Amino acid sequence: MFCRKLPKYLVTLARSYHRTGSKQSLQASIAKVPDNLVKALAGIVGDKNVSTAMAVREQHGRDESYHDCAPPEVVAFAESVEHVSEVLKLCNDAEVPLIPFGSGTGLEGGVNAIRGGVCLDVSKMTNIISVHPEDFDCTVECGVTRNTLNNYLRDTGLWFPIDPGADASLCGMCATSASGTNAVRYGTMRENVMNLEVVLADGRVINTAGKDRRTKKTSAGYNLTNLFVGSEGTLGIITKATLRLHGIPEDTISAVCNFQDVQSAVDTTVQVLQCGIQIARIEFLDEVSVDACNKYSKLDMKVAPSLFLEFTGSPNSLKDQTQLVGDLVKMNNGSDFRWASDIEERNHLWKARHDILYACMALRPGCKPYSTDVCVPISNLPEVIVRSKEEIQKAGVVGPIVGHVGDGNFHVFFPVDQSNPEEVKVVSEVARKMAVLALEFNGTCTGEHGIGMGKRKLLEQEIGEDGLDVMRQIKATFDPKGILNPGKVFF
Ligand SMILES: Cc1cc2c(cc1C)N(C[C@H](O)[C@H](O)[C@H](O)COP(=O)(O)OP(=O)(O)OC[C@H]1O[C@@H](n3cnc4c(N)ncnc43)[C@H](O)[C@@H]1O)c1[nH]c(=O)[nH]c(=O)c1N2
Ligand SMILES: CC(C)CC(=O)C(=O)O
Ligand SMILES: [Mn+2]
Repeated sequence: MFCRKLPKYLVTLARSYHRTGSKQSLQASIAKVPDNLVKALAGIVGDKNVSTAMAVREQHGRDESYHDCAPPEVVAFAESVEHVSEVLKLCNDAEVPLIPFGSGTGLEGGVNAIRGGVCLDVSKMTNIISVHPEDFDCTVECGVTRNTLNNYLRDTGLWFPIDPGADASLCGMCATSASGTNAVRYGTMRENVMNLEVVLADGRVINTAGKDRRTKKTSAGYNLTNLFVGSEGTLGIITKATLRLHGIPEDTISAVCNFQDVQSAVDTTVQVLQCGIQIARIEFLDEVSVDACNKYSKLDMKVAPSLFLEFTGSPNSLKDQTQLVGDLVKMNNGSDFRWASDIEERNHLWKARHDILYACMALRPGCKPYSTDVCVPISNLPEVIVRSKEEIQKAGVVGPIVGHVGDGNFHVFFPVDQSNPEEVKVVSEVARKMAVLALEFNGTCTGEHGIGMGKRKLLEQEIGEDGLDVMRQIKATFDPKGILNPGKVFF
């Protein structure tokens, strides 16, 4: 039944799974990390950097998603690439699962140790190695977070704009191919990573674009950099990233406006982009999200489908952009255009947008967030959002919608009561239908959060059997013993 040579813990796992086909059997067959391996880990990273305490394990066994906590058996903290390399060699030789941990803000259960093993926390690797303002790039260690980098860059007039809301580690952001509200202007992690230092499963250290290379373009061989972007800890551990920087815009204005229906808000977005306006941010919130935002972030927006917008540039270009967008809003019967030009007001608005997860959770205290993440070609977006909303209403569940609509990407956050299996089932089914709808409209089941545990079945539907086989072959090349974050991306 098991055609490839599998590591011991996977053979046990697969046998018990095929015997009973149940979730319990998967959990029962989690391999134990032997005591001597824990000692060997301490020998590499030092006693203070190894913990088997339940509180530490639980803290590392979950992210911000609804997935049940699955604690690793031991947590090791790396302080250098040498630590990472030695720990990987150890786990690879012992055929023990190893799960990289950045800052635990993921939304797809990427860090959950569903097959036990060692969690390697890289948050102590926080050196900003170099900044080249004249070349618009920098190189950071894996534990540096985006806020830390942007605070450090403040005096250079540059910034790293990719903004997933949470203060995630930059290499965790590489690992999930993160984006967020600024992607419409600056792209995602994929467009902003120039080189990565990666430790492979057997402990070898590679630089995906060659050591110390930091060019804007390259045609040198396969694009290894982008193979690791979005690999979710399943191909190697990213220990350094060379990133593109951008100039801080001269001037910024934000605005909010609302519409009679979802369709008009999304139509406006599509027209803004079709007119070639270089908008900095354009975010959609449906009336349920606006209501949640008002209550949680003390705003007083009209409870209606709305757009949050941001314009950047010189004073003249701001005038042109805002005038044109104002006209488009009017054409779509939008109203209540409210401008925020001073920094405090703008920050309050965008903080409210970024806190939307917590605002929506506050609608049903005690629930966990189940979030969808479909992305479709922009021209298909209005229909997909409208039909998704119909599915939510038909199912009778709470499902606020927010979207990075300029990218064709939107989320429904279902605050779900995990103790109610019927409710979890209903929500999962609506989420699945939405993803299938997006696939029918030439889209993807995940624009920015990744596959993790929750979207593994959908990946097959999206990529197809042969495509998935090629992905498995790549995985087997980089990680022949299957130790790296097993059970993520694929079953
Ligand atoms: C309130 C809020 C709002 C948002 C988001 C989260 C939250 C809490 N996110 C999701 C999240 O911030 C995003 O997935 C980050 O990129 C995860 O970075 P962490 O460092 O937290 O990785 P985390 O530790 O959660 O790990 C995520 C995955 O990457 C792997 N990994 C981590 N570090 C690694 C490394 N150095 N090498 C290899 N693998 C590694 C892990 O094994 C795991 O599979 C998001 N995202 C987004 O794209 N757009 C958005 O709008 C938002 N919004
Ligand atoms: C859906 C989320 C929980 C977070 C996110 O991606 C966002 O707020 O845009
Ligand atoms: Mn998002």
